[in-house]
Amino acid sequence: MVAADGDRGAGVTVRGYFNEDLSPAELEHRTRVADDLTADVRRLVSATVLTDTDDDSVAEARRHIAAATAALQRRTLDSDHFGIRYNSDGSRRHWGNAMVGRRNPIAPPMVLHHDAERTWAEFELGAQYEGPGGLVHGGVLACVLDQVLGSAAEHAGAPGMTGTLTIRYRRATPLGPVRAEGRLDRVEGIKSYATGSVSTADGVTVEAEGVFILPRWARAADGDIRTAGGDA
Ligand SMILES: CCCCC/C=C\C/C=C\C/C=C\C/C=C\CCCC(=O)SCCNC(=O)CCNC(=O)[C@H](O)C(C)(C)COP(=O)(O)OP(=O)(O)OC[C@H]1O[C@@H](n2cnc3c(N)ncnc32)[C@H](O)[C@@H]1OP(=O)(O)O
Repeated sequence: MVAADGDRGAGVTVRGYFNEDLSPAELEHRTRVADDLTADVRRLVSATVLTDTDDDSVAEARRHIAAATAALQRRTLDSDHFGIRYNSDGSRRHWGNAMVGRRNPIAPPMVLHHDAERTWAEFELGAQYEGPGGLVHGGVLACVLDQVLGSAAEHAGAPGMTGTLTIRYRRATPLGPVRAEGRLDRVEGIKSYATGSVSTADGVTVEAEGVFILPRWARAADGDIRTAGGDA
């Protein structure tokens, strides 16, 4: 369905799409390995922000980190990005994505759920997402909303690149558990309009609206894009 990196068919060239057929057993295995590894690295990132240990312990940790990095680099992907990897049945892996990537420790991660109306995720934004003291960084919240609105549009069958994202920060968002939610409001040709919010137990803290535009390279392959399968 989707060719190797660079070839989108119809003379369209785009980076980042790889056809990589995995058997169900291989996919399950790689999923478990990825989830365990990224969970460990997320704990490491959090510990790095919050440690108050002595210099010798930091030096010891750095030696271990250097060894771990070398072990992971024994073999690496052929490309400088994970990209979006497709099975021929249309299932996809966005494992490098900054917000949802299961191979990306930068991602909180957001685990997205969908129903007929909306897309949502409930997750934790901890110490590594701090902006003002004790509060979530506004750019991180924009990133969260970009993802949940974009995914809502995509899941509703009208995907696009973010053209314009408008954010209104109504109240500060304390570090900790949050819920992000988005919905597709309407579609006008190649433009999808989505709205959404971030909330905590105390209510909505941020609202957003976004315009997502099916880019030129994708318009040629419209049929493919609108029938793409689910995420793994
Ligand atoms: C199987 C493959 C699937 C591929 C699907 C394609 C895309 C899907 C991508 C992701 C979806 C997946 C999951 C969603 C998850 C996460 C969300 C995160 C998404 C991102 O993180 S994404 C990165 C940040 N994003 C960019 O990196 C965009 C850079 N930019 C461009 O790629 C172009 O700039 C583009 C495509 C925006 C427009 O380019 P273009 O050539 O298609 O535009 P063109 O001139 O033809 O205008 C056509 C009509 O859009 C209006 N228009 C143009 N630009 C506008 C704008 N900025 N705002 C509002 N309206 C705009 C015009 O006014 C005209 O409107 P009208 O027809 O009414 O006159």
